[in-house]
Amino acid sequence: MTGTLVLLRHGESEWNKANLFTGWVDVPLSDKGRAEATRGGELLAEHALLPDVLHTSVLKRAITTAELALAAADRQWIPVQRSWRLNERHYGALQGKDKAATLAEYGEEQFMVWRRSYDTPPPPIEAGSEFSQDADPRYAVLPPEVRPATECLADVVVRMLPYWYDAIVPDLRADRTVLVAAHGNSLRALVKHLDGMGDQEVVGLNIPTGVPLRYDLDDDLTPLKPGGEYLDPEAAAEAIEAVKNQGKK
Ligand SMILES: O=C(O)[C@@H](CO)OP(=O)(O)O
Repeated sequence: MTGTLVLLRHGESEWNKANLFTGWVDVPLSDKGRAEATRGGELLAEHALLPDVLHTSVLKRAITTAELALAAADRQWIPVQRSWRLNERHYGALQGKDKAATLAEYGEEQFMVWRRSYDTPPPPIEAGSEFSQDADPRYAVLPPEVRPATECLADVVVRMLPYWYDAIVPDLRADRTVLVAAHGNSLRALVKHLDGMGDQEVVGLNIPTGVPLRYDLDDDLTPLKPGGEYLDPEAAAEAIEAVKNQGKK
């Protein structure tokens, strides 16, 4: 067996609360999201699942979630690496748009294709527009052909996997407990890969905010228990329903 992997989606963000498509827009956690992150850290401590190393995206909702969770578990001192490859899926022209208004305008079928289909990206974001990241210094080192203007989940799998194999797997092979603090759709991409889910199967997968998901992996990186284990299954089930129903209220 290799080390233990703990996946943590950030707590509720201000834009989750406001029901807006977020993607690469760097929004902060809501008060509820901060509480969820702290609770996530308490769960880690209660289960004696203490991370040795942290990997996050470069977005503050994941960074702050990890900080609050690690503070609650008294593990703020562990080493950290961050990568844009763990970012949320780029939501293209939908970034900043209201989910309920988008659902009303385009209908449920199109809305769900954009939210959950494996290989249909939303329309690309216009360069220089209000919610594009063109001028964001954190991406300045990336060559233009790597910087997305929109992404489907298949694109996220392709850009996330090099980081998984090059940065996260070596920590697992060194028998560390590895915390990955990231996003609904980047974690869907990782879970799809870990569990060998099909392109259709992943459509129904939703990741709850703030509830740690534990995976113990075999030597060939296959989960010992498919789907892993949420440290608080009840809270996870409730939060999964909330994610599913976004846009409908
Ligand atoms: O808006 C987003 O970036 C994501 C995650 O919050 O939303 P969805 O669950 O609709 O993919």
